[in-house]
Amino acid sequence: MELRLEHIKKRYGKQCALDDFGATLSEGVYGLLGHNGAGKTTLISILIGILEATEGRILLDGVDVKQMGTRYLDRIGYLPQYPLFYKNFRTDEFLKYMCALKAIPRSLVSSRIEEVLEQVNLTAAYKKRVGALSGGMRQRLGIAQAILNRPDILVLDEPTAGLDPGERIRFRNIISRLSKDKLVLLATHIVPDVEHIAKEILILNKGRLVMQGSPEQLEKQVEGKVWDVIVAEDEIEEWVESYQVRNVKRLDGEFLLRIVSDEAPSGRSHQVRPSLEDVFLSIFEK
Ligand SMILES: Nc1ncnc2c1ncn2[C@@H]1O[C@H](COP(=O)(O)OP(=O)(O)OP(=O)(O)O)[C@@H](O)[C@H]1O
Repeated sequence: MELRLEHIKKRYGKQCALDDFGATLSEGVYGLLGHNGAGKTTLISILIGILEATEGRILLDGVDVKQMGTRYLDRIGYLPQYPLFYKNFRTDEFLKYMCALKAIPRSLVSSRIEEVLEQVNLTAAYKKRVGALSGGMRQRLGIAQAILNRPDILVLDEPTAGLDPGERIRFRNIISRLSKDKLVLLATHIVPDVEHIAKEILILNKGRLVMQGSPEQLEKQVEGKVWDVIVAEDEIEEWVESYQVRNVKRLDGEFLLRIVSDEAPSGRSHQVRPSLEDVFLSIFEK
C-alpha cells in the first residue's frame, strides 16, 4: 500500500495552516510531531476526508482518493483528539453502535467486536459501562472502535494525552502490534510516545514539513551538537541565557545541564548521544 500526499495546502481565511505538505507513506508507524497549532489536526482532517484541502491531492495506490469516495473511507480508522463516548452504554453496546455507523454487516458484528476487544486487551471489560472505564481503558476502546472495519490506514490524533505511564506503554505496545499490516499515523507533541515505535517521524512546524526520516536519521542531524555540563546553582541563569538548555538535573549540590550547541559550550562540557527530543529542540528553539 502507498499513500501519497502531494502539495497539500490549507488556508483558513488568510491563515495558512498547512503549506505544500508532501509525503509518501506505507505500512508501519509514522509519528507526526509538532507543537500545538503546527497543523497536525488540519492534516489529519484532510487525510480522513472531513476537511477539504485548498490545494493538493491524496493518492492511494496511485488513485486520487476523491475518485474512490467511500471505498477510501472504508479503509480508514480514526481516533479523534477528543473522542466522545456515550458513558451509559456498555462497552459491547458502544461497539455495536459503531458497527452500525460503519455499516458492518450484522452477521459479522459479534465476531468483529470480540476480535477488536482482544486486540486492545479489553475482553474482560465486555459488559462494563463505558463511564466506569479508566481513562486508559477508554482510550483503548477508542482504538477498538477505530479498527472495527479492519482499516489499513489508522489515524490517531494525540491518543496518549492524559494517560498514566503504565497505560502509555500498554498503548504503545498495542499500536506497535497493529502496525504489522497497517499504516498508522500518530500525531502528538510528546516525543517519547513515538520515539521507540515509529519507523519514521514527520516534524511539522507552522504548517510546513521541516524534517522526515527514521528516528536514527533525525538524531544524526544533531550528532556532535549535544553536550552535558555540570554547573553551580548560581551559574544556571547565565547558561540558560546563552545556550539552548534542554534539561536541568539536580545532582549532589551541583546541576547537570543538557545543551544543544554547534560548538562545545565550554572546556567543562562533554559530548553526549543525541535523542529525538534534542532534534525537536534544535528545530523549535532556535
Ligand atoms: N477552523 C479553523 N479556523 C481558523 N483557524 C484554524 C481552524 N482550525 C485550525 N486553525 C488554525 O490553524 C493552525 C493549525 O491548527 P491545528 O489544529 O491543525 O494544529 P495542531 O498541530 O493540531 O494543534 P493542537 O495540537 O493544538 O491540536 C492553528 O494556528 C489554528 O489556530
